[in-house]
Amino acid sequence: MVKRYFFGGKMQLFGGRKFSFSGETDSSGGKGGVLQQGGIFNQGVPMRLIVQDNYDNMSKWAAAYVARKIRTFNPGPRKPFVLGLPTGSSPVGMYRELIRMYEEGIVSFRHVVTFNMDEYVGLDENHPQSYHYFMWDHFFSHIDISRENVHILNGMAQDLTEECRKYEQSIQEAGGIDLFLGGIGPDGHIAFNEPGSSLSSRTRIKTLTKDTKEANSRFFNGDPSQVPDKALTVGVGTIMDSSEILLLASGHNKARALEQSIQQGVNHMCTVSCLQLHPHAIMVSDEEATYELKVGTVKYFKDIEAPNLDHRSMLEDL
Ligand SMILES: N[C@@H]1[C@@H](O)[C@H](O)[C@@H](COP(=O)(O)O)O[C@@H]1O
Repeated sequence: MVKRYFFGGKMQLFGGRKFSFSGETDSSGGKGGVLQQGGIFNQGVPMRLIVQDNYDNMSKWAAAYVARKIRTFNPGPRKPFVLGLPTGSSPVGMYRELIRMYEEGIVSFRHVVTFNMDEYVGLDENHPQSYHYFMWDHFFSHIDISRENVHILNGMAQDLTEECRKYEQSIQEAGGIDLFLGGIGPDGHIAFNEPGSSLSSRTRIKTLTKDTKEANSRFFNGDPSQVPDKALTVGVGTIMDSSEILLLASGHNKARALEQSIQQGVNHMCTVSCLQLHPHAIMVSDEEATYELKVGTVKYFKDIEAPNLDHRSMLEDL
C-alpha cells in the first residue's frame, strides 16, 4: 500500500523542488500500475516511457493525463494548478484533445496558471510565428483560462535579462510548476536549451543553433535565415524544479534524441537527458520515435506500462 502524507497545499523541499499534495491516491495519474511503489515523494521512480501506436493516441494519452492531474488536484482561486506549456507540432494534438475535454465539461482551466517554455526574441506577440500567437491560436482562445493566469516570455522586452529574472520570480511566486509539459528537439534540446546548455540553467537568452533554425524553418517559409537568432527560454534547472515533467516525442526525426535521452547517460549535449535525474518524469511517444531504441528497451516499457496504456481508463473513475 502507498504510504500517504497529506499536508494540504504545497511545500518547498530540497533544492527549491516543490512537491504538491493533492490527495490523489496514485502518483502516476493512472489507476494502479508500477508507479505506486514510489509513494508520494516518488523517490526511486525511474523515467517512464509510454509508447503509443501513433500521434493521435500519444496526444490523447497526454491530454487525459493532464486532465486527470488537474481534476484530482481540484484547483481553486487560492490553490491554482500551475502548468508549464510548450509550442511546436508535438503538442498540437494534445491541445486539440484538451479543448474537446473542456467543451465536454471534463476539465476546466479556470484555476490553472500557465508558464510557457520559451519565445523568440524580436517577434511581436501578433507575429503568426511568435509563441504568443501560437498559444492563443491553438489553445488559450478555446478554453476558460483567465488572461492574467497566462505567462509567456516577452521577446520584445527592452531589457531581456530583466524579463528572464522576472519570469523566474513569477514562477516562484506561483508556488512552482506542478506539471511541465514539453516537446523535444531533433538534437535532444528541451525548450530552447540547445546542446551544451548548463543542466542547472535558469531562464535566459539563448542563441539558436543552425540545426534548430533549420528544423524550425518549416514555419518560416522554409528559410532558416528568417528564423530569429535568439530566444528566451526557461532553463534546464527551471524545468527540473517542477514537481513533474511530461514530454512528447513523435516521428522519425525524434528517434535519435529519444534514444540518447533514454539509453545513454545524462549529457548536456542532449539536454532532455536531464529527465533521468527527475523523480517524476514521463516521456510519451509514438512508435516511430522509438525506432532507434533497442527492441528490448521498447518491450520492457511496453510490458511494465501495459496496464496504463489506454488513455480512456485514466478518466473512468473521476
Ligand atoms: N523551442 C521549441 C521546443 O520547445 C520544441 O520542443 C521543439 C520541437 O518542436 P516540434 O514539436 O515542432 O518538433 O521545437 C522548438 O525548438
